[in-house]
Amino acid sequence: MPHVHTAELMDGTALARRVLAETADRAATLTRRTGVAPCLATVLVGEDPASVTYVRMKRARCAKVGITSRHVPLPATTTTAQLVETIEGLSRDPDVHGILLQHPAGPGIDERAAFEAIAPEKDVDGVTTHSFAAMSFGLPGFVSCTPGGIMRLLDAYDVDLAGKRAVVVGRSAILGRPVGMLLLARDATVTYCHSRTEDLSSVVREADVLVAAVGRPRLIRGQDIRPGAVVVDAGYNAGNVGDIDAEGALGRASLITPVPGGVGPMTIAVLLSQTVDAATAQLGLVP
Ligand SMILES: Nc1nc2c(c(=O)[nH]1)N[C@@H](CN(C=O)c1ccc(C(=O)N[C@@H](CCC(=O)O)C(=O)O)cc1)CN2
Repeated sequence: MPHVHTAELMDGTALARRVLAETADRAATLTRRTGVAPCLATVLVGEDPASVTYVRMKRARCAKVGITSRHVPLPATTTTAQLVETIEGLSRDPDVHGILLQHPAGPGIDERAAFEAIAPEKDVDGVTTHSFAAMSFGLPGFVSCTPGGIMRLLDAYDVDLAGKRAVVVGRSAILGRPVGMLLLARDATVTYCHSRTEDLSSVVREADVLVAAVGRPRLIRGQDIRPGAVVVDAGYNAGNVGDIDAEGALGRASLITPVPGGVGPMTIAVLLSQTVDAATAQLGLVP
């Protein structure tokens, strides 16, 4: 019988469970030593159903690990100026240690201006240019949560990145761009693909490490995966379908993140872990 190769799955659910358990321990120690629990402010503009679900998931997990969450729901009619003012207020509030502005913030909002209103020491979602610069230079700081989760998954599965060809499909501010920078900081040779890329398939076929971060269901065909490649599917699409044709990719990749259960759970685990880091620093304790 011919041997049918099947990629090993990178189990984000299991790794996230471990990160969250360690986060809960650190939150408990901090609360015992200072009398203050870490606090994450969640800012949600409008009522986009997916965003409502993600924020609910984040707050539920906060409660599980001993992080207080302060929810700030804003109407869809909120202006950029009002949103910036709200975030500046949270940045000044000593009771808030981390700030999350759920993306997308909605049509008509200058999301970059809103992200920049987050104080760098509270940027636990890793969305400010301050954090981006740290990620780009491999300096300590907060990482964007999905990119940070991807790097932790690659490390957990001992993926050697130095000298490898990494192809990132997508260039969004919170996902594609920063993950490319984190891969570059680890000495991968990084190529970004985007909507203007010509002959996407041929670039994808070069990838030793492929990160799909576009948000278009099954954009990447299995036949374009290089045999033995490490494949990270970071696409969030309705119905829990990734950006990669998983069935086709399974027969070619060496390692692959499933959807669901891959990158998604790590996003929230990194957010909460960084919230405890931020609280620890702001409460004057050494991590
Ligand atoms: N400010 C931010 N906005 C957004 C981010 C972000 O990191 N910061 N990421 C995405 C969405 N997102 C969190 O906000 C997110 C998406 C998916 C998951 C997840 O755990 N998915 C599960 C499946 C969930 C289900 O069963 O419905 C999985 O993949 O296993 C977590 C977080 C956009 N906005």
